[in-house]
Amino acid sequence: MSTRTVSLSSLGLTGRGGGNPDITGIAVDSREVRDGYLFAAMPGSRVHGAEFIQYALRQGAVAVLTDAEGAAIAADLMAEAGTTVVVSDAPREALARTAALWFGAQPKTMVAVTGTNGKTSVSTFVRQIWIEMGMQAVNLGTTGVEGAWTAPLAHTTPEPITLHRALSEAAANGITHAAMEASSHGLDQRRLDGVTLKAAGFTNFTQDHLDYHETFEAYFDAKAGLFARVLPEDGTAVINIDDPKGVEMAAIARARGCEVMTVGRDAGDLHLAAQRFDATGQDLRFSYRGKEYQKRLNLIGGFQAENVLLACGLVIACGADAADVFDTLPHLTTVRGRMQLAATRDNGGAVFVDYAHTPDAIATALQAMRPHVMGRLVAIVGAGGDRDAGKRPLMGAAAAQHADLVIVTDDNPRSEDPAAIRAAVLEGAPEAREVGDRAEAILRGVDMIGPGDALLVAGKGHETGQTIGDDVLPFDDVEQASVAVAALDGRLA
Ligand SMILES: CC(=O)N[C@H]1[C@@H](OP(=O)(O)OP(=O)(O)OC[C@H]2O[C@@H](n3ccc(=O)[nH]c3=O)[C@H](O)[C@@H]2O)O[C@H](CO)[C@@H](O)[C@@H]1O[C@H](C)C(=O)N[C@@H](C)C(=O)N[C@H](CCC(=O)O)C(=O)O
Ligand SMILES: Nc1ncnc2c1ncn2[C@@H]1O[C@H](COP(=O)(O)OP(=O)(O)OP(=O)(O)O)[C@@H](O)[C@H]1O
Ligand SMILES: N[C@H](CCC[C@H](N)C(=O)O)C(=O)O
Ligand SMILES: [Mg+2]
Repeated sequence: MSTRTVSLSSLGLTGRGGGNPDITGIAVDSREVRDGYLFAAMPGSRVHGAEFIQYALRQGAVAVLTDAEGAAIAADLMAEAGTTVVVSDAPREALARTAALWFGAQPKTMVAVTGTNGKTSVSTFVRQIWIEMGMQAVNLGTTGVEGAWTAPLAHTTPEPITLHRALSEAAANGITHAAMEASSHGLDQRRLDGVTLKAAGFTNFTQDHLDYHETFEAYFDAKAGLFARVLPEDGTAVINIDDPKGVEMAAIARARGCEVMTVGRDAGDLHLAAQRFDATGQDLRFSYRGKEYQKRLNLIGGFQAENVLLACGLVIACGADAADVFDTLPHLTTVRGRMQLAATRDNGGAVFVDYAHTPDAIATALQAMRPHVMGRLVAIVGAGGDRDAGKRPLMGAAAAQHADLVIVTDDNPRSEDPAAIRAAVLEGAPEAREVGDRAEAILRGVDMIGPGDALLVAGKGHETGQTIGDDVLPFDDVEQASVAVAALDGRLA
């Protein structure tokens, strides 16, 4: 716990009426406020944080950062306590900038990646490339902080206080390079507006999170914020232009004077010309600004080449020599839970675990497996509770279209009725089998695969729990796949 004290004004904040108290910390949740803290009372999706100002004051808050609505909610309380009130019409942005100033250091070279799918993969590859090139690097996102320094994270893009605490601790531990994920929630809530970026990447844009954003336009606008606002004008946008939305993102970045590097199969500064697949990976032929390269990639799935080239683009945009960057490709390894070979049956049938949890990701993952698989493709899919309900039948349909056999099972039903979620997925995959219990579904799926076949267990990737109601039961797809293979092949002791 920091014992540092800093005046409110040195955090770039001006109190109403000129108050300038010394601040000993910042918190966005009243329960985390301590003596001398600045409490950031943010407008919430359920309740206004200002409703908790009385608790924050009781905990010792001396200043409150909020919007006009928040200031009105607790005006009397704050006047009575002599609290310094900072009113902002962009309170989340103000919080992000305050957190950046409070925590100070961040790794010198930072990039962020947005897009519906591929953020974790690209930021992990960026980190792997940097480490191969001798840098002290981390990636931050869905899988926590990973690389030369590690820490758990509860969110893909954590709120600013958690984010800047992690960045300053990483910097203090010698980390000079960081690649982070910019989730649409994170961008919408300005969580990364205090981060200084050298480059920003865009993977693709398809359906997810409509429960939160409501419309595709709002979802797009949230993602576009990375290029319209967060990336500085002297930064570089690295964009997948095979996606029509990438073309729009590039235009947004260019209009602000940012440099744009395009990546694509049809065209692009970094142009993927050809891929040849085999059982353990692929050989790539690509060009960068007119020069041709051929490299081995020990990764399954055509889309991983797109992710890897986007990662290369980001590293080059930060100043690395292109040829040195491309030399690292044969050393890149599977991202945990992304097209990960989890187990192989004695008969040769392979079990892959992948984090595909959107219609597009399921289609992409299954299509990506085809060239590596001689026989049948079996898919296990399920959709999460308390998340975008519209994607459920589409996830079922994507599985039905691209796999030979489909099993529909549970994937974090959370507060919802698991059978109702499965029914929605089954609307898109009427021929599929329904096996609610995920361990049993995996056992049945593994039982179905013979020589040359493959099973894709989609949806949970690196996750280690199954959330049912408020309980998180230990569950790991990779582990369950191994157990199922061992049981069916008689390898259990
Ligand atoms: C929907 C959403 O994004 N919610 C975020 C939002 O909370 P909220 O607006 O719903 O908060 P609220 O419950 O209405 O409360 C309002 C305010 O009161 C405060 N409060 C609340 C209770 C209390 O006792 N005291 C107190 O001070 C809260 O801290 C909050 O600031 O602001 C909070 C503080 O900044 C975030 O922690 C919270 O993230 C929640 C935990 C969350 O689960 N977010 C998920 C959906 C998310 O962000 N996911 C993306 C991943 C997306 C992907 O899959 O790509 C992510 O980046 O992780
Ligand atoms: N470039 C891509 N195009 C389409 N699908 C992809 C791509 N990259 C990854 N995927 C699919 O999306 C899944 C999730 O990948 P990844 O975790 O990298 O995405 P993400 O954007 O970080 O997801 P989240 O929103 O959960 O943070 C993968 O398991 C794979 O099935
Ligand atoms: N970041 C995503 C992960 C979904 C993973 C899937 N297993 C699920 O629970 O739906 C989300 O929270 O929507
Ligand atoms: Mg992610």
